[in-house]
Amino acid sequence: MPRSTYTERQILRLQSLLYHQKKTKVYATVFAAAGELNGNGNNDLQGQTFLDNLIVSIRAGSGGDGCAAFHREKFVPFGPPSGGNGGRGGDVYILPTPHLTTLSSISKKIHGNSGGNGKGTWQNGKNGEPLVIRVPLGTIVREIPRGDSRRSKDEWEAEEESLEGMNSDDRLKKMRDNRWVHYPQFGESNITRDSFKDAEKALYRQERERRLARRQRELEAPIYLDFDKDMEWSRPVDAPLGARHRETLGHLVASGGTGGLGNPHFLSQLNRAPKFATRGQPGERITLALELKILSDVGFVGMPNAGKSTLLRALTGGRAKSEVASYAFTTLNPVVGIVRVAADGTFEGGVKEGQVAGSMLVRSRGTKPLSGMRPCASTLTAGGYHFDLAETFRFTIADNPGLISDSSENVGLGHSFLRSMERSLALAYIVDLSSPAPWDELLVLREELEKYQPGMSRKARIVIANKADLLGGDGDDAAVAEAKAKLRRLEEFVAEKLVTGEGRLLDVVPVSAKFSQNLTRVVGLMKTYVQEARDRLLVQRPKELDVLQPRPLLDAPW
Ligand SMILES: Nc1nc2c(ncn2[C@@H]2O[C@H](COP(=O)(O)OP(=O)(O)OP(=O)(O)O)[C@@H](O)[C@H]2O)c(=O)[nH]1
Ligand SMILES: [Mg+2]
Repeated sequence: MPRSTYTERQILRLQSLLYHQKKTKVYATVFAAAGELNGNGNNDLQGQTFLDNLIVSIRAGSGGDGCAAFHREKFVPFGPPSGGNGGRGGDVYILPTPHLTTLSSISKKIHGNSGGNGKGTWQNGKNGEPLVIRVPLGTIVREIPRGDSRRSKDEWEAEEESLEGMNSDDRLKKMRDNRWVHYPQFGESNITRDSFKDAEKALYRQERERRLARRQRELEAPIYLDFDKDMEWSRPVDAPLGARHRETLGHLVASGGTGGLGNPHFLSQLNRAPKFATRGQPGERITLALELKILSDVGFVGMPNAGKSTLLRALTGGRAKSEVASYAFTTLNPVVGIVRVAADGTFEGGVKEGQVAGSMLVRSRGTKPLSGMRPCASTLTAGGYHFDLAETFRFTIADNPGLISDSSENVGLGHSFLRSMERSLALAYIVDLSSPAPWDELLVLREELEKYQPGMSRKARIVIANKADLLGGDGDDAAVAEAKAKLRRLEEFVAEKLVTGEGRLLDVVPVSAKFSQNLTRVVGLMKTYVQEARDRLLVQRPKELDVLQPRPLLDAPW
């Protein structure tokens, strides 16, 4: 559909929708869709839209500072050192959750909770609470390696940056300030004492070891998590009776800094009254790339209004809540639904012949479905059993927003959802058979897929000719013949112009999503595509299916 064909009403609807979202940037997208801007629709909808790529800088909580204090009591003039240790900084975890579908709720900078400072009378600081970053299931988490410009500085590099341009005395002073707490007015004298110098040396040595260990860890086991499944968790078997049931925090990605040591720690034969304590260590800083792969088995590819969402609803028995309306761009983000298939080929939500209001409507309006269409049989509660017992196979379908000419160049709703299509095992074209030239739609769709990623259109296996109920007029022979001729023309066009990756012809199936006509056939075909694609995946990349296996960084696993 060329851009100029959007009606004023459709554009108004988009504009009012976006006005309510108060996202000015989005207007660029709207006007691009309306043909008023060219090409550069900005699709950063700031939390409103589907976000599938994000770089997050994470800083775990810093440890609390140790305290330099002495016990004071009546008649005890020189009490022992009594400064408490600082609390540990809060760790940062990452946890997959099925309740999220986009990365847009995750902030780009995440700071863990700091530990509390130690206090006098041996009071240790409180540990920082752990922080859990929730990401949608299907997220891949990768650590950005050193040398990559997107990576933010680690704790040592950040310190070095803050010291830039200082002379060596100032540097030393600042570094000491970052590491030590002195008893009031003893700062100057402390640094001249041997016990302090020894402690300082030991501290730097530990720091070097930590830094080395970190580098080694980054090289040998960079963080790579592939959240395909919800995390399983169970209570330890030895948990005491009545212990609280704690949910899993997920995967530790950045450890909080250790708390500083109070001055009692530095008590020795030579120094009976240590007047210094250490500060808490900064929390680990890492940069992660989050990538959301909507890994659906079948991805819908179609122009706006072709009936993709209606079809998804029909195939999932209405469980997939994809919005349906008669204007373009109803679906703004990909929606994934599950199709459950029984051994006899029926699927959950399929409707029994004569039961659905739609098929009666078809008749009452006098329009007849094309010959070759069969109503689906319902197995939802057929014979008194629930579908759970009947299900033998299931697959997922992603209903994507409408693709228009130049979507691959970020026009319209852009190409963020083209990534979802890219990650589907098989693609299904949905065209509106009642439109004057459905074959033209197919060409645009194929071209957009190819422009986005050459070779991608070869994943398409089926052309679903929707809205077939609108053809055939009042059931008179001439109208039915005309409808059949149109379908034949579409089939010929597909046979001539489109092939799958294996050089096979695409299936062409007329359906009516609205009235659930001929959907069992569609489900049967999709099941075969999915089985084939899954088998291929198992043969080619058995490791790809491993969950949570740390693997070396790859540029793109797809
Ligand atoms: N008569 C008839 N109308 C249909 C059929 N399928 C969908 N429609 C209608 O077509 C319109 C668009 O349907 P949607 O499912 O929202 O279309 P879509 O492809 O998801 O559209 P976008 O989300 O905007 O890309 C709605 O008014 C549906 O009721 C069908 O099989 N027959
Ligand atoms: Mg839709």
